[in-house]
Amino acid sequence: MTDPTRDDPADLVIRPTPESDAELAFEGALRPRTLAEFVGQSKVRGQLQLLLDAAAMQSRTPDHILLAGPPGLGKTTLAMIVAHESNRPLRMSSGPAIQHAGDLAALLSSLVPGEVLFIDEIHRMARSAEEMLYLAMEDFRIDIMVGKGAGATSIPLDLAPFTLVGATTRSGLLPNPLRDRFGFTANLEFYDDVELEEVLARAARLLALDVPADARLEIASRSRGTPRIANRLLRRVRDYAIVRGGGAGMEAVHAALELYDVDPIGLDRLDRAVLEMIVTRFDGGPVGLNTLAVSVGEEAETIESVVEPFLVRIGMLTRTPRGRVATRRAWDHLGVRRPDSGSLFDDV
Ligand SMILES: Nc1ncnc2c1ncn2[C@@H]1O[C@H](COP(=O)(O)OP(=O)(O)OP(=O)(O)O)[C@@H](O)[C@H]1O
Ligand SMILES: [Mg+2]
Repeated sequence: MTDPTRDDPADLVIRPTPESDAELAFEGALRPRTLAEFVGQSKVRGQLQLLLDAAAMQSRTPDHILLAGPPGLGKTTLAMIVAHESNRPLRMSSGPAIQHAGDLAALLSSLVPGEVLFIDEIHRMARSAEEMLYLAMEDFRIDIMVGKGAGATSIPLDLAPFTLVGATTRSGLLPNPLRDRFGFTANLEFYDDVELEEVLARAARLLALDVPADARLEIASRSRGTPRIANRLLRRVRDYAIVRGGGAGMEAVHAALELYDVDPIGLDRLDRAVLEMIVTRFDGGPVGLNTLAVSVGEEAETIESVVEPFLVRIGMLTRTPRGRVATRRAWDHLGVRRPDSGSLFDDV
């Protein structure tokens, strides 16, 4: 049996990101392995625990699980924990790697009984594969089409029972029939500062780095509610402490975060670019997503799934049917005066 906790199985498809191998290895090293080690999301943890316990008591494979939420909140980590906690092997794939029904058929037919199949970015799977997945999830069976035209026949193929864990940053893009076939959907929320401080305390301990509580809290409050960002900022603070000496205290935190353009409330360069564009070029909005994306030189999908959820959550941006609007808080944060004569935006 394969080790369910392995971090880089051969078929793990990692989406291209600007992160280096070292960053990915660092991320892997800090991943909690058990539900008890997983910080925050107490509701989701309780729900998952019950689902796994019930399956274990009945000696059956756990129901399919959908993990939804912005990047870096712990979806991949939870998928690994599900396999680890239920002592099952884990197979990792991703939507972009499944571009034909045949890709999925090959994957499904090679699963061993009880295996956990993780499909990251499941909203990016090919439509033909999605349809095959419906039957596979429901009946552990697929129909394989052989031949073309009038002579085409479908051959049913029984599969080993498995648990599908899907992850998505865009649950709205999943077709309803697919969404409905998951026994449980976990919507991951942004973390509060106290939870992120705990994530950082754990990471600092694993890195044997002495970071005082006030410095941890400062990093936490500038991490956009996201454990991945908290860990990454900690790494920059550690770099700073190593190079400059003087420890990883408040001073190192301030200096390192300033160097990397993390502003006092944790907004990064792209967050600020989006807000500045709406405020200065579009008079506060409303502006359509695509226009906004082109103006800041980013993909619309990145703006929508990476930038906006946090700006909405902290009340700096609203999404209206006519487009995105910067709120009063955003103007204030950027230090730009709003035109006050009969302003259209007074009530946002
Ligand atoms: N609840 C948590 N407690 C402790 N660490 C966490 C938690 N959630 C995430 N992390 C840390 O944050 C990092 C990113 O988490 P993960 O890769 O699971 O995010 P993700 O939701 O899969 O992101 P993406 O959508 O980009 O794939 C992990 O390396 C892990 O160390
Ligand atoms: Mg992930």
